[in-house]
Amino acid sequence: MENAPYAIATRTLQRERAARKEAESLLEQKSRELYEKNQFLQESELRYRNLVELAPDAIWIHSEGRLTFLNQAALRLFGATCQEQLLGTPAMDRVPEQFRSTVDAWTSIELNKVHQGPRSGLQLLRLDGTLVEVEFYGCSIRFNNRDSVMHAAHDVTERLQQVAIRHRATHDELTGLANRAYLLERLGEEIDKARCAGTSLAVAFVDLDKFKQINDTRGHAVGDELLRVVADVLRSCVRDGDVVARLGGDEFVLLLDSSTGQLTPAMLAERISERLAEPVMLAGQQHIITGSIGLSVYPDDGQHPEELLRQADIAMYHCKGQRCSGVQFFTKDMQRRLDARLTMEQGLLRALKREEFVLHFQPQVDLRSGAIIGLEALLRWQSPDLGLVPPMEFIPVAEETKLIVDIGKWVLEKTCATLREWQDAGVPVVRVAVNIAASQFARHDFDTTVEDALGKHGLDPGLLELELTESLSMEDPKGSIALMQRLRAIGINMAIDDFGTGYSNLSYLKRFPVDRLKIDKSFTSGLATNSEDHAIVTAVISLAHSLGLKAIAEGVETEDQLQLLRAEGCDEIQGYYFSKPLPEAAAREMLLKRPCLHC
Ligand SMILES: Nc1nc2c(ncn2[C@@H]2O[C@@H]3COP(=O)(O)O[C@H]4[C@@H](O)[C@H](n5cnc6c(=O)[nH]c(N)nc65)O[C@@H]4COP(=O)(O)O[C@H]3[C@H]2O)c(=O)[nH]1
Repeated sequence: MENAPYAIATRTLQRERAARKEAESLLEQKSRELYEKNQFLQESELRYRNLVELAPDAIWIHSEGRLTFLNQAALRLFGATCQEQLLGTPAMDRVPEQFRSTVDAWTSIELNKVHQGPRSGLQLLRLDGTLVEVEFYGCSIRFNNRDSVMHAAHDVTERLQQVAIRHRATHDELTGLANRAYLLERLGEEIDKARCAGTSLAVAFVDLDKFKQINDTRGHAVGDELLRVVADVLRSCVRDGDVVARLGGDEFVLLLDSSTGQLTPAMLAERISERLAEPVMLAGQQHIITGSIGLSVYPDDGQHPEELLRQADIAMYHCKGQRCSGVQFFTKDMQRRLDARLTMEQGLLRALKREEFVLHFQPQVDLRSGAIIGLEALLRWQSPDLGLVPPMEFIPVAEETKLIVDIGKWVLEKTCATLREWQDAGVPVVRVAVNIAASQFARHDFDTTVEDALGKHGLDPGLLELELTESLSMEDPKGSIALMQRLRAIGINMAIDDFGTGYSNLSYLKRFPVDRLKIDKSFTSGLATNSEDHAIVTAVISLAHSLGLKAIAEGVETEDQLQLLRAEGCDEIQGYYFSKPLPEAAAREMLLKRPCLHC
């Protein structure tokens, strides 16, 4: 029989041994698990630490307002060379004064919202005091057993610089509106969209009517202010995102697509016209600005950006010329007229090269003696295609394109050459009057051009008279007076042409060193039938005489007109009554025969 106590003790011991073994193995398993977990945690910690350390974005942590951690990117962002420069310093030191309340607010609101999107428009302060543009994130974390805040920031300086460069390249600096390049780019895109959608699109070209006047009289600063005001007005007429551009000067363009709600492009243009006409204050003075608006429409008028823009421009010019209500659609007829003008321009250029111009001469007669005392040289274009073209058909085109400067030079040269030829041939020459266009007279060396032409042919300056129009001499009265004085000093005669049809400031007129006033033929033609014309003719003659000048009436066609002019004391006449303008050979013949008004 087994010793009972011994047996009990043995079993207990065995149980204890087994339990310990089990406990030991459990402990061993637990400790292995713990080790593995620890290992995992350490790896994870290392992984995250590496991730944070190597992250391209700046990451920093602050606890109780002081920096406790910064990654390498944060050191670079703040311009530090080592952690010690920043650790322990107040985190807010890195935020410029003006952003501190914003950062405070974001931090308190969003600490727990880890997945918030970035905040942009923030700048941080580098150690050297310079600013860096960032996108900014924030969240709360536990760090070193303390409640902390982690911030991350992405340097967007370069990106913003790129955006700024692109903006500068595509926008007008003064008004912030799109520029021509951007307008054409967007117009191309909008045309593509409209083509796909089968919709239409309008281009509105806006030009201010009084910009030059305001700029000249009130200075460039006020002119600039006006352009900014107009830019705001135009922006307010369309939706955000619609293209409003300034091409330069006072030229603006809007793209109006067909999705502009209930408003048609014509209605929108009318609205723009009305808003522009509202009074504006510029540097303390009220101004009423009006604009001329030209419209072209895709696809009816054109398919390409440049084409539509040009057509809207043509329509705008047409509107300006017609002094229409302010809005004008492009029409095919405008294009035809423009093409004809272009053909004329090219024709004039050719005419100059191929010597297709000729001069006709119309005599001027002294009313008292009846003798020819002068001739007016009148330009004709002997075109191989168009025949003899009268000046009114081509002089306006020549003036607009400034070709008149070269043509006018030719007229001067040809007049002097003809006078020389006549003199050499023993023809008893008289003074010859030449018409001078505004752009010729505007050139500061005009007197030299005239002197050269006279000098080249060895002519007496007294044989030449220059006919200037009233408006031409009034454009810059002081400059005109100085130029006229130089011409007068050379010994040249001067007359004011078409007197009474333009605007004359009489106090300036008194100072113009001119010899005669030419009464416009529109007054002469009404002399015998219209009492107002009669009154004007009488007034011009008496004004000329009171200024010590001679009066010459042009366009005299009838005996009645002649008698009335004589009765009013007019000095000289010119007109079909005595002779039409004559070709050079006929004019020479006439000078040789010397017909007299009374004979
Ligand atoms: N109905 C009527 N007309 C008469 C009579 N007598 C003369 N005329 C016309 O009246 C115009 C007078 O010249 P303008 O007033 O200087 O007006 C000139 C002048 O402004 C301009 N022009 C002519 N030649 C030149 C030039 O060489 N240079 C410049 N810049 N303009 C010129 O063209 C305008 C028209 O010249 P034209 O056609 O030659 O027309 C001329 C002449 O032929 C008349 O009794 N009845």
